[in-house]
Amino acid sequence: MNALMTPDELEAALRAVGAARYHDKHPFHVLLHGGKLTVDQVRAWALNRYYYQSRIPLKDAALLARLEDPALRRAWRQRIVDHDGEHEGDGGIERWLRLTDALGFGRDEVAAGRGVLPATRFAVDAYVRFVAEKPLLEAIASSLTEMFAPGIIANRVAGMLANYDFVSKEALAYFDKRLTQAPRDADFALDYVKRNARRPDQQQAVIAALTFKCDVLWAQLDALYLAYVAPGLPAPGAWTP
Ligand SMILES: O=C(O)c1cc(C(=O)O)c2c(n1)C(=O)C(=O)c1cc(C(=O)O)[nH]c1-2
Repeated sequence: MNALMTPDELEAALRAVGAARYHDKHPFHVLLHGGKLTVDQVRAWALNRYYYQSRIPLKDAALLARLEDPALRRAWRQRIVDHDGEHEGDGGIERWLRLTDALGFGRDEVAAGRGVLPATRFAVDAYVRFVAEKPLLEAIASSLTEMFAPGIIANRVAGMLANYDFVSKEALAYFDKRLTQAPRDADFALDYVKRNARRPDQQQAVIAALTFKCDVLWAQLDALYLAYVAPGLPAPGAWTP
């Protein structure tokens, strides 16, 4: 049987999951950030990653629908506002579309998910389902990859601006906002998890939830690597340069 951890020991265990499994270690990200990808490989990443972005508000709405505490709802609903904006032309989804605009995609094809790899869909849809169906504590814990996001984002923006002449600071504006949003969201979720995972089985379940979420992110990059970097194996219907 696993021993009960103190909240700080639990946080250390969660951070260890990120240190071992977060997607900053994936070969695709190493290439992306190191300026080693072609413009078409960066396009494939931005197109597929839009599908993840587009499902995040659905995931957060599913979670919100299960929260009975008004204070928790108030905090969590900000995530949906951040992605959708308060009005048209605002919000994270719009800012992601500016990146796909800059890379030459039409908004309709991006929004329709045309050319997205099957594994992207499977991984992202599994995340939405996990959050809709698992106990609330695990659903909240699965967002904790955001603890590790600011480091990778800072790295990514610096690496991409230094190495790709087809990427501008404006096109990467999405990430500027995430540098403040992700730590705020992660602090809130981490505090919730540390206060509510009070039994060993709950603590193991939140560690497993974070591991699952790291796998969701990793699988998306595996799919990109296989289709666009390694042997060049895009799936039927996938976007081809
Ligand atoms: O660029 C990244 O590497 C990265 C990672 C993650 C993450 O760790 O899940 C998110 C995001 N970005 C992101 O932009 C985002 O909106 C987001 C929401 C969530 C979530 O699980 O609720 N993760 C992430």
